[in-house]
Amino acid sequence: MKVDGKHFRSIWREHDGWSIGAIDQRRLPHEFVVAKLTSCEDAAVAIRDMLVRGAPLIGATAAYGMALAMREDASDAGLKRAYETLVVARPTAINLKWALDEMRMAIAPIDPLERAEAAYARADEIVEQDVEINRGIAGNGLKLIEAIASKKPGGTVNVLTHCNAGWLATVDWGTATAPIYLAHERGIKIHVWVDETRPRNQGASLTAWELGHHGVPHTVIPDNTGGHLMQHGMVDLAIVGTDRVAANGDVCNKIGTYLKALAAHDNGVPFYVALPSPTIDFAVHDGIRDIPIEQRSGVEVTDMTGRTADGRLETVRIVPEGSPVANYAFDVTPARLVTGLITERGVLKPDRASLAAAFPERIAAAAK
Ligand SMILES: CSC[C@@H](O)[C@@H](O)C(=O)COP(=O)(O)O
Repeated sequence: MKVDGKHFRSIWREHDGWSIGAIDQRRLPHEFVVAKLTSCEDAAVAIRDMLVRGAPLIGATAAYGMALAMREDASDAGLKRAYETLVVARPTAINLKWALDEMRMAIAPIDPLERAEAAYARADEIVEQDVEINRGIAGNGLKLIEAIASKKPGGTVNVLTHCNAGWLATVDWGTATAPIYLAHERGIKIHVWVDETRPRNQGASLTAWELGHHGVPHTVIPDNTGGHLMQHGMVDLAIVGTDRVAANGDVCNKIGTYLKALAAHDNGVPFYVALPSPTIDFAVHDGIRDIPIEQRSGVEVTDMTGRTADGRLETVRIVPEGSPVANYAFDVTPARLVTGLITERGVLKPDRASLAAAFPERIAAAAK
């Protein structure tokens, strides 16, 4: 999508043909900085330190991390080491393991001398596939937005979103934002309520930034505001992304998503989750019980970084010294609170039968 009118993706192969460029998301919205990844370790650190983040982009970065690893050591031991280094970089988004399994399947059977080239080729495919999938999500989600727009002629469709499930969280387009960008492109009047998304503020820092660069009207709100807006008819639908969807349709996403789903349910606001099929984990049958929830450093809760009036970036502490903090990065929304799953193969009911019918090849792969 666009940054200052110029098209960008969140990750790409550099002109040298082998190193990987990625937007350093830790620096946004204050600075636009491109980082260069030149080793498997660089890719693992980029994922762990959230230079890149968002489930599909974590998967894409891991795929390129594997390709970088094959330049360093393409032996069976090198392949195993790279897989094991990358797969533990973050625990919740299943796209990480999905991408690494895809990479391993593509390169393990072939001669080590040919593995680096094959790894780059498969990683490029994963990246292109992400963009295509998100285009599919855009088209399927657009129909929902059009249906609402047709019921309020001349009015604005108000969408609430949480965290950043935008193009920065994927390779391009985003998941939750894909239908929004397409609706905007088609001339539908659309406005996005952007949850700030404490503690790392992915909504305020990233979603607002990318919507702004793309000219989509939006308003950043403190995380606690959504319920009030829904009670007053100011939200037509919610669309969020996800880091992992269990086989039963339970949805894991950024902490606070569950509370928004509860508020939406109480107010009759449709609550949709947009996801690419690699985010479905058919091996997990009960999302609340079995999806691992990442706990991150308390510093993300105690400290905040921003730009001062005189232009400096400064970090300040907002919690009393000595107060313990907790930082659960994700929560799980039970399927019963989800109106529908917007996928590249249509809008599905959040249940086992619908997911299995839409993605039978993934069930077969999970059973292996
Ligand atoms: C298309 S991205 C979906 C999710 O990955 C996104 O909403 C989210 O929770 C990201 O969390 P993050 O901790 O920033 O990686």
